[in-house]
Amino acid sequence: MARVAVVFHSGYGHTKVQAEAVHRGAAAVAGTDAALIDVVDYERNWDLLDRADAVIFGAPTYMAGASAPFKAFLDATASRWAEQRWKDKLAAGFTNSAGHSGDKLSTLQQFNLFAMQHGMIWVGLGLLPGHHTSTGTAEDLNRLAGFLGAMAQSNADQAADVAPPPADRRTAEHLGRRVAEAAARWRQA
Ligand SMILES: Cc1cc2nc3c(=O)[nH]c(=O)nc-3n(C[C@H](O)[C@H](O)[C@H](O)COP(=O)(O)O)c2cc1C
Repeated sequence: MARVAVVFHSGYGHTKVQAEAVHRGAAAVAGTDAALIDVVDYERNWDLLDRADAVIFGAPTYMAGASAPFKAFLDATASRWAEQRWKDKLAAGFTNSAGHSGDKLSTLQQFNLFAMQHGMIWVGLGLLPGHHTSTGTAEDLNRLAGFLGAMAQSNADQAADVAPPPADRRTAEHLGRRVAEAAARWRQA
């Protein structure tokens, strides 16, 4: 049984929708024990995180980086970093912001470097870019053309029932599935 933990923050619900999609994708892979952890509860979930084969980090992009509550969680892993307790776990990331760019690559890079500090093994999105040709559309998987992780965009004037849009939810599901499949292979190795 491969264990995948999805840990996320969401101030207004949009990134929660994305996190749920990541979790759904992971849980759909047979033999996966997938947990969804709201970062406000991280102190009660160290055991789940420590036992996970893969941890997927997700936060909204606020001021060109991960939101403050999520950064507080990242900082709280410092004792685990000192012992390299998460070394050789798989890691991946996702983020959501109002802008189509919105500088959200910076958030994924932050998660990637964090994982590298922990000695984790990064799993990227593994999709070709969508919506980048004359025949592409906003319905394309990976419409925001990310590589490092799953990106989503939520219009600032829309609530989480419609934003982020379906293509970004499917992209998030893909990331969850991909990490769960990688975790199953990683456990066998
Ligand atoms: C404090 C703050 C800072 C933000 N900074 C950015 C930003 O740098 N780039 C961007 O595109 N959107 C930015 N936004 C918009 C959010 O990323 C966007 O509304 C997102 O959908 C919020 O997700 P949530 O509902 O999960 O909190 C910011 C929002 C807030 C509240």
